[in-house]
Amino acid sequence: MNPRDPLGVAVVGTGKMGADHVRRIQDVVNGARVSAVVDVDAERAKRIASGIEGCTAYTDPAAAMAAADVDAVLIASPGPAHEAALLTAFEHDLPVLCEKPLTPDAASALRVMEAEVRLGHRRVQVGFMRRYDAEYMKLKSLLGTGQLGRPLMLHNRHRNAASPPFFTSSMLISDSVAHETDVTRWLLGHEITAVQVLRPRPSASAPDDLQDPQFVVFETDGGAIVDVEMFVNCGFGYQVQAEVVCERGTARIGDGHAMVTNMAGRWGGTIAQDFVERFADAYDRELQTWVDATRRGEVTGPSVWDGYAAAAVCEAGVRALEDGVRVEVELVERPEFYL
Ligand SMILES: NC(=O)c1ccc[n+]([C@@H]2O[C@H](COP(=O)([O-])OP(=O)(O)OC[C@H]3O[C@@H](n4cnc5c(N)ncnc54)[C@H](O)[C@@H]3O)[C@@H](O)[C@H]2O)c1
Ligand SMILES: O[C@H]1[C@H](O)[C@@H](O)[C@H](O)[C@@H](O)[C@H]1O
Repeated sequence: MNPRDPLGVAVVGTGKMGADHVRRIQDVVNGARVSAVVDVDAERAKRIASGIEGCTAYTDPAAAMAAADVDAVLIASPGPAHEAALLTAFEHDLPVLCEKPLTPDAASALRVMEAEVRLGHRRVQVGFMRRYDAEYMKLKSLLGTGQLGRPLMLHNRHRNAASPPFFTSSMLISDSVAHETDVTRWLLGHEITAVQVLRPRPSASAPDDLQDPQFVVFETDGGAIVDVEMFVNCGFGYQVQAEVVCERGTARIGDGHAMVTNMAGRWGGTIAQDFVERFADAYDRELQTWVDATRRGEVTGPSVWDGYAAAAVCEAGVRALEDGVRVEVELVERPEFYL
């Protein structure tokens, strides 16, 4: 790749997230262009490619990654397809931004980690975009000053307006609480050591057989207790909040409304309806950071180790949900490569 040319990105999976990332690379991010789109749905890939000059549609990720105009890969296919796409990207030694989850379970995440270690250099940034959200970044930097003292508890609320039809009770953990596993590890700098899942009575608005909401409790190796209210059919909007309780004070994010109006005897604001709206700035910052680092030949941001740790916590969480017991998280020793 000529350093003056834009980074040619292959986007694998062009559904809700992939299509939004295609738009972002083309219209928002500097220094990159979409040179390939890949989807098992050939019509969808063709439709998206047809709107972009110099973009080729593929149904096979391996064919796209072998193309001369592909310098990097953004994986936005469903979680179970990530391992194969990551291993193919490693064969071509291509830098990758992989949407969360890295993979849906710890064993497959470990295989990806071993393959990256064998490659000898980091290639993957995992799409835990909350690390790029302005409010979370402020909270992280406040905790870093030490002014509040040591964190003792972290309360999280994660609400979606409605779940997609394919959503299962275990996906509330593996697909959604996955974000709080990363937020907890990143904000507190602790590993999560045990998980419990309490089951409030299911909301009448949730589909039959979906255990929604769930109340998840993490213990950490730093002695903190973390709770997550996970509610994917709350009906009113998309809401993500976090409050850290420390020895000398507390800090809370997620209450912000862009605009408050006074009208007809009432005041108030609006609530985002989905993640694409709530985290738009975070996704923009995440992608720009990835493109800039890739162009410098570096890899920054959440690593495969972070993706593996999140997968291991979620796997323990799914067992805790199914068996109704406290489950300890077992992690392999962290390779020096990721220190
Ligand atoms: N960071 C976030 O906030 C966030 C938000 C939503 C989704 N996600 C993640 O993004 C990924 C995609 O989610 P989505 O909501 O866009 O799903 P989606 O179902 O809308 O889209 C997935 C697309 O991938 C295609 N696909 C399926 N298998 C494939 C394969 N093997 N190779 C290529 N394409 C394949 C499907 O045809 C579909 O077009 C998931 O990992 C999900 O967890 C992240
Ligand atoms: O895949 C999505 C995505 O990760 C969102 O950020 C989260 O709020 C949803 O619960 C999850 O289903």
